[in-house]
Amino acid sequence: MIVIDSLTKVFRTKKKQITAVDNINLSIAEGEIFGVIGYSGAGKSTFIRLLNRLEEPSGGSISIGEKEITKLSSKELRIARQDIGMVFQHFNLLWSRTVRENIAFPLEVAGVKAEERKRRVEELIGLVGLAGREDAYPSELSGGQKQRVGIARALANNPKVLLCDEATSALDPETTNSILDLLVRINKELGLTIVLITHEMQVIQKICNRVAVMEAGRVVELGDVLDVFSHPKQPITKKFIEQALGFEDEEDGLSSIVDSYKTGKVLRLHFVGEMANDALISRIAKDFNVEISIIQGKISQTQRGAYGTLVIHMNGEQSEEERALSYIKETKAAKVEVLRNAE
Ligand SMILES: Nc1ncnc2c1ncn2[C@@H]1O[C@H](COP(=O)(O)OP(=O)(O)OP(=O)(O)O)[C@@H](O)[C@H]1O
Repeated sequence: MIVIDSLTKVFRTKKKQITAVDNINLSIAEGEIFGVIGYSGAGKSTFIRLLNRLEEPSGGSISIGEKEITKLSSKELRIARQDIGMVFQHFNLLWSRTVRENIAFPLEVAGVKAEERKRRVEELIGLVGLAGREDAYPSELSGGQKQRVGIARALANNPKVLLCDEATSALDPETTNSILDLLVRINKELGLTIVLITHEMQVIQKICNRVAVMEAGRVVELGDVLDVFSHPKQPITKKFIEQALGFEDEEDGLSSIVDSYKTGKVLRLHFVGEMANDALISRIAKDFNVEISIIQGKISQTQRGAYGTLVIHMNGEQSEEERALSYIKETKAAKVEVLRNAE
């Protein structure tokens, strides 16, 4: 759906020049939810704004569907943009217009007739869950409701691609979740391709299929979300994952807990994808004469399955513990690490 080739953007100011986007090459498939993550200044906003030419590239090309966006005249671009909806962090609503009138606005611009416009607006209001708020003004809405208007407006002309520029960054965690659920639903129901930028790994984890990690204008890591989460390569990616899972804090307390066990084994189990759904713990407890207690655990869901770790204490006869350990290794239900092996 989207092919990006050698995309570069250089800002030139009087004093210096900044390469905000530095030779990015990417292909994004139809129907995919693709996330770009990076810290402030990494070039994410510039990147997403280049996709619909809110920013003009300094070099490289972008194709969306059949169209090479970077070659279009300004008139052609205006038409092509109807296929590319955009959702903004600060909503960008028209404050003197009601919800209904805000959603109708892009339809008016596209020259849609009044009757069809009315029908489409009602349909969109239902789709984004704003029934009952049609006549409210933006100032009367919560942040989540404002973003629902922003999403409805972006979808008005049936775009093929939806660009989300930090769409949930101004929202509290609960509202963020409801907006992310809405994005997943419209992705599935409408088959829409979604490209989003964020600085929050939780957003990537919850809804994206693939992720690109950006640093200093470059894509430094790219892959399936579950693969990147389970085998991050770059230090920056590891930092983002720690931020999402909160590992750092937990490691602190863990070593003293592990040391406090004077018998049995302390194991760390790493689950990925399908494996995490296995009822491994209950099977060990049932089939082996060992007692299991869970010390610490963190299992997270992504769009392609779960991943995470579980730290357990296993206590029993030495030989029975060894049998259970071999069993875990053989089933490949989880990768296992022995943190403590006490007699
Ligand atoms: N119009 C501009 N003129 C000059 N420099 C710019 C302009 N827009 C962005 N930059 C610079 O380009 C770099 C990337 O900025 P960009 O806003 O794309 O990053 P970001 O990852 O989206 O960060 P943030 O989340 O803080 O917006 C920064 O160094 C920024 O200062």
